[in-house]
Amino acid sequence: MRPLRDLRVSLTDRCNFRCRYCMPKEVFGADFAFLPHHKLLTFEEITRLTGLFQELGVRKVRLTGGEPLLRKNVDDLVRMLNDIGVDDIALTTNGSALNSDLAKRLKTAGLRRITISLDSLRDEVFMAMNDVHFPVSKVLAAIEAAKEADLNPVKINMVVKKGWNESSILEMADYFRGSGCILRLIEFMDVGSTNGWRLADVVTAEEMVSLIQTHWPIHKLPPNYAGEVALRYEYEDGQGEIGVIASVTQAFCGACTRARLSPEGKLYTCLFGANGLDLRALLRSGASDDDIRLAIHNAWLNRDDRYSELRSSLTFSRTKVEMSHIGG
Ligand SMILES: Nc1nc2c(ncn2[C@@H]2O[C@H](COP(=O)(O)OP(=O)(O)OP(=O)(O)O)[C@@H](O)[C@H]2O)c(=O)[nH]1
Ligand SMILES: C[S@@+](CC[C@H](N)C(=O)[O-])C[C@H]1O[C@@H](n2cnc3c(N)ncnc32)[C@H](O)[C@@H]1O
Ligand code: SF4
Ligand code: SF4
Repeated sequence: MRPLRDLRVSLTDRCNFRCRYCMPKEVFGADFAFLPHHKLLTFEEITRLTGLFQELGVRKVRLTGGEPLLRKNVDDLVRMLNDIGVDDIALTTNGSALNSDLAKRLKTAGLRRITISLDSLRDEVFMAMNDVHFPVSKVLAAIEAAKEADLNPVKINMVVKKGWNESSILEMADYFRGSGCILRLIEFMDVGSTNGWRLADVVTAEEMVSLIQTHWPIHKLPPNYAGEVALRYEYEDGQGEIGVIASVTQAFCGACTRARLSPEGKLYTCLFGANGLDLRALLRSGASDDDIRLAIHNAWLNRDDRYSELRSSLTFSRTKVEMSHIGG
């Protein structure tokens, strides 16, 4: 059995962006039925569940979404998780709501690390991808705010989709080299069932690494921990680190230690799952800690997920939970 180490908590299924590869407008339009507030886990419920996950081995919690910073007072949740002794609290955000004040509050509350998504330094490319005309400059300001609040090293997630932003890879690498930030180039994935994924739209990690190599020599670094998602590389001229996430072409299911909690409290044991175990029903029916811990333990024990390893023309057309619902 792969150990349970990493819990990803999606705080909301809502987002103010409509990234083409995640929440296409045609599907997530004005009439899309997002979860009503009373169905979301409260911060107290998330904290209670996290405590039980910790007892089962979890050491790292990543807050994600949708856009997690659309939830009010996320720093309160970070503080509550810190108070129950979570070693490593991280957050993934599109940066749109992250200003200096919030970055400092999150840091003071106990946030250790932050990942900010940015797909290009060119407004025309980035705006076409986020599909809500959100400008690059505001995300760059959020990155600076995170650095100033000492949420370092800030990681930058760039999803690369063929025909959209592969021409931005070198500019992004150049901008973030030597900045203290770690850029991660992500292969476009077939998450959910609505993003129109095609293998032909994937720029492979191998292609991205070769492109970087032709401009700045890099060599591989060992993983920071067993089962790390990103493959790490270091610039040979001392300008820091860059990573690639090759979930399509070099699946890493064999070392997958990640459980995911949806905003309404369902436990998914894979990013590509179709159904989750309803922990909110247990919580709200008065189940004891022992009962809930056992339910989580059993779900993990029975897990045989290895979606990325099995990916094929048959699997990618299956119905799966949306990335904006379960979190990245
Ligand atoms: N297929 C697959 N992709 C994943 C998984 N976990 C993360 N990813 C992808 O990798 C991206 C980066 O993950 P992040 O959430 O930034 O975090 P991370 O690399 O796990 O973070 P740290 O190593 O803790 O810094 C996600 O947005 C997903 O696109 C996984 O379990 N399976
Ligand atoms: C679902 S988002 C949630 C957090 C936040 N809204 C953000 O964008 O950072 C988490 C990560 O998933 C990545 N992502 C979304 N759709 C993806 C896809 N189809 N393939 C690969 N990564 C994807 C995003 O780029 C982001 O870095
Ligand atoms: S990737 Fe993040 S910012 Fe973009 S639509 Fe999905 S949840 Fe929103
Ligand atoms: S595809 Fe599923 S099992 Fe494989 S690494 Fe991702 S979350 Fe883990």
